[in-house]
Formats: sequence, structure tokens, C-alpha cells
Amino acid sequence: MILRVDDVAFRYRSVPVLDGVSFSLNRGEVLAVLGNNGAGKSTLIKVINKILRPQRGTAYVDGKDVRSLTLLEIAQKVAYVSQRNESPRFTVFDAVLLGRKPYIKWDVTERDIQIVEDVLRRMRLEDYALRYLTELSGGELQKVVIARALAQEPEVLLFDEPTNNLDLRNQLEVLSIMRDLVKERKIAGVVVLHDLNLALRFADKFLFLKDRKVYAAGGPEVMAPEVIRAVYGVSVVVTHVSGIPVIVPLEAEQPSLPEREGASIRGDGAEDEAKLQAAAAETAMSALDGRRRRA
Ligand SMILES: Nc1ncnc2c1ncn2[C@@H]1O[C@H](COP(=O)(O)OP(=O)(O)OP(=O)(O)O)[C@@H](O)[C@H]1O
Repeated sequence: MILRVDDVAFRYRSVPVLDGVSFSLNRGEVLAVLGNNGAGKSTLIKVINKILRPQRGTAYVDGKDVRSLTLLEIAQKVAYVSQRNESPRFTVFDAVLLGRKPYIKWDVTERDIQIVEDVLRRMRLEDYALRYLTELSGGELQKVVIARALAQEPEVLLFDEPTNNLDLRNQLEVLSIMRDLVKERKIAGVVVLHDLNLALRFADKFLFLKDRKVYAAGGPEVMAPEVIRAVYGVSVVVTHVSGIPVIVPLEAEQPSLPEREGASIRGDGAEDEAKLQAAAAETAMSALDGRRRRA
């Protein structure tokens, strides 16, 4: 087991965000962290990376309490791609080389250069190597930040909404690169995603946060319509297209109304629906009758 989060509780001043969150991840696994806006997904990622200190509970990387690790040790073990990225006046090559910083003692080695070149090739960024970050589009910049995380050669990759800003092709490319690296190097990947279809396609495990707690966690079986409806308030069907599992949202549920008012409105709705069904049945019967008479 490479990552373990044990009974973590976190609050910002007086606002509780996480309460009793636990999970573990093995080498070679990708975990998708899911939930509504504000559910605490980024906060959880920051607790794992020691950016935030939980009031209760512990995150362990490779068996070590992250609070006992120095910043350098954390940087060698955990790479973090945040939602908000800076764009200083570096070239793409230099920005990715920064990922090697936790390993560079005196000077950049041949190996560091080799790793950066490999990552740039893998991310199809070779042609951009000498461009300044300020000359890139938002999506290209996002890929550079991800490339830097890969150059860090971590044991745990933490990606907070890595597909933001990316077009369809790059979304698929970045997530498959991440998944392949996790499998190849037997590291672990934790990725915050809003797109359930991308999560289903690229993750092995899923963790839904709701009301500060883990609402559901496990393999693809937890990507069930009941869970998704409970977490997001949206009805969905899960189907398959060309062998790929696909979640199709049907409609968002209306926020529940106060009990008394809701009861009368729900009553009216039910009556309307019964009337509509009766009218539909009547139309179908008369169409059938007409066809019979013509025959
Ligand atoms: N620095 C902060 N100080 C106070 N409250 C914060 C701070 N950062 C986040 N919060 C609050 O904590 C809650 C959880 O935020 P967090 O960013 O972890 O959610 P999230 O699930 O990642 O959301 P999103 O999907 O919108 O990115 C939110 O209500 C947010 O407003």
C-alpha cells in the first residue's frame, strides 16, 4: 500500500470540510476523487501533500506519516498539480526541469536532461521546448505543469482537475499518460475530476465525498445510478458504447420543497402525470382502433 488516509478531519477556521475521511491506495492504482463543488476534494489533496495540516487523522505515503517528512522528502515522493497554476518567464524546458529540483544536488545531470526530454516527448511538447510559458495557450500550459509533475518521478501523483482547459484530445491523452505511468512505474495516482465518464474510463477506484464524509468508495461498482443521484442530485443511466462504460445524465432533481407546500405540489404533479398517462393510453388505443378499422 503506497497511500493511506486515516480518519482525517479538517476545518478552515470554524468551517468543517472533512470529517473521518479514510481510504487506501495500492501501487499501480488510480483513484478518482469525486463530489460536488465545495465537497472538500482539493482540501483532501492538500492534506495528503502536507500543504494543510488536519486537526485529526493522518496521511501516510509509503508507510510514513507525511507530517514527519521534510519538504524535500515530500517533493521526492509526491507530485502535485494544482487547479491554479503560475506562469513565470520560463521556457517550457526549464519549467519541466524544475520538476527535477528535489533531486538536483549541485548541478543538472545528464540523467535530469534525459528525463525532461523523455517527458516532453511523451506529452508531445518537444516542439514547444524553447517557448516561454507566457507564449502558450491555457491548455498547453496545463500540459507543461503536468509534464513537470511527471519529471519529478514521484511515488504518488496528485492531480486536481488536470483536464481543466484541455480540449477533448488532450483530456484523453493526459489521463491515459497518467494511467500508463501509474501502471508502468507502480506508483499511485489520485485525480480530482468532475467528469464522471473520464473518471470511469481512467480510474480503478472511486471516492465520493458528500457532507464532509466518504459517501461511497470502491471499484467501478460504486459508480451506480443511486450513488450518483444521492451525491449530485442527478438521475443517470449507465450504459456501454463500443465496450466503454458511459454515464448519461437524464435530469437534475428539483431541490426539495418545504414539507407542507411540497406535499400539495407533489399531489398535483402525480395527478397531472396520471392524466397524461391516461391521455397517452387513449391516443394509442384510438390509433390502434383506426388501424384495425382500415385493415
Ligand atoms: N482557504 C480557505 N479558507 C476558508 N475556506 C476555504 C478555503 N479553501 C476552501 N474553503 C472552503 O472549503 C470547502 C471545500 O473546498 P475545496 O476547495 O476543498 O472543495 P472542492 O471539492 O475541491 O471544490 P471544487 O469542486 O469547487 O473545486 C468549500 O466550502 C470552500 O469554500
